[in-house]
Amino acid sequence: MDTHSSHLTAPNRSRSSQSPSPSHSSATSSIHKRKLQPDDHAPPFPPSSFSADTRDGALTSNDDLESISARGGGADSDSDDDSEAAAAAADDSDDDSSAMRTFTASRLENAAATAGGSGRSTKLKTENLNPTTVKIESSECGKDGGAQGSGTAGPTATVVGSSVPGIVVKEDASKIFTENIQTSGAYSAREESLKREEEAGRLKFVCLSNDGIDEHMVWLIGLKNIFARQLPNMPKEYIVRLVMDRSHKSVMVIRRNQVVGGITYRPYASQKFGEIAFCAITADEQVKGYGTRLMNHLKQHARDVDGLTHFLTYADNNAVGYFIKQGFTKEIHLEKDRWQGYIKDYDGGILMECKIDPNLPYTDLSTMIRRQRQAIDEKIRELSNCHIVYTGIDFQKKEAGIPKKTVKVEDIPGLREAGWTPDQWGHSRFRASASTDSATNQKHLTAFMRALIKASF
Ligand SMILES: CC(=O)SCCNC(=O)CCNC(=O)[C@H](O)C(C)(C)COP(=O)(O)OP(=O)(O)OC[C@H]1O[C@@H](n2cnc3c(N)ncnc32)[C@H](O)[C@@H]1OP(=O)(O)O
Repeated sequence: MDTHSSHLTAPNRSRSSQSPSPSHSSATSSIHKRKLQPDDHAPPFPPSSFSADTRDGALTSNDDLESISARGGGADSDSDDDSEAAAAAADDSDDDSSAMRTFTASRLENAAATAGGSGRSTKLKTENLNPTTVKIESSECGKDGGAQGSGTAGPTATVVGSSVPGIVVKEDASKIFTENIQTSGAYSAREESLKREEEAGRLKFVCLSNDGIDEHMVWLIGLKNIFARQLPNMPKEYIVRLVMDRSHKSVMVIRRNQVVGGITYRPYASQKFGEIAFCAITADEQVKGYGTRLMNHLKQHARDVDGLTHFLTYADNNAVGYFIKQGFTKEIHLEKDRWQGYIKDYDGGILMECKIDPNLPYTDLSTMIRRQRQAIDEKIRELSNCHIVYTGIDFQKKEAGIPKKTVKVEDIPGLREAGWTPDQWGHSRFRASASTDSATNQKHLTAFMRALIKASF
């Protein structure tokens, strides 16, 4: 169980600087936000080492991050957050005794039965004293991180999907997202537009972890800041630790060299599942399809590179709708022994699962959908001529409302071609009633419509 000990601890600190989601305002309501679960259990390591671990880890991370931010030229408008996080971590030392590191019950039991509290404490402390160089993290990455290259070398960044690097000066977002909505449906339209942006090099999706490369570190800090704003009930120290933890990976959306959002997850290669720790898109770019495309890139990468078959996450109550649209379910089908004791519990969240399809072209779903539409359309054309559009009927009326000329039903263009014949049951019945007075006519019409409704059920 030692391999899972890099879930790091942070004090449960609420934060007031919260950016509301433009169209899902409730998504940022703190009432429904998931929080690190208060630990009712005894901590798995002594409070003293726990305190040192929390403070040192946060400070180390933030010290590193600040210097990186400075070198990186302030790619992130939220760079204040880093120093704030570091200061907060120091200020929060009083809270350390109440800091929460939550494990599932079975995880606690397993830990006690195998490694014992002190073993975990030592390991956690070691990891956090120097999270960027501890070997055990790398070897763990080799074990659980799947195809990460060698265990000791830092994980390398992967450009996910097909994208060409490049910088765009100006773009018309509304055009991108709406131009082909008529022909392909909203989902496909957004996916296709974003795919085109990727192909043009204006947008890219990368998957990387803490590898010490300046540009990657700047992006990770940008992502950390987005998480801190969008997940206000998550302690910032906890966010920075997981984002910077080398057993976690982050798939990010990068536009004009700026992070738009991302997903941080931990692949458990031996268990073939991944745990999504954080997922967020920056406030003014939400509900434009980035979240969906991000998830599609994540699934493709997790399947093809990490060898995963499932994802699990504790979704915020308010984000459940988003996760459902990404194929997550509240029913957990994954066998418990594959995940129990591995993932972290959160308050106010719902455990959700997503099975990764072994064959779906996740980053090119829109092409697949377009081809399927095309195939169905061709089949319909084979079986019917409903695609033929006839010229309209001349219904010019005189002043009294009487048509200039009576149009016989059988003369309506296309009706016979569609298979209609005058002796058809519905037509004959209605014609029979049409010759009587208006009250009877109405009665017959009502009866006819009732019969129609009945027949359609
Ligand atoms: C494990 C966790 O981290 S849980 C916390 C999740 N993160 C948050 O709640 C932070 C705030 N929210 C966000 O950052 C973003 O809104 C995300 C990540 C939830 C979604 O990203 P977006 O780019 O907005 O998603 P995208 O535009 O692809 O929308 C996909 C669909 O989900 C819907 N959707 C997006 N957010 C939500 C939500 N919070 N609740 C319900 N539905 C949502 C969209 O309306 C869209 O529906 P449609 O396809 O029928 O039009």
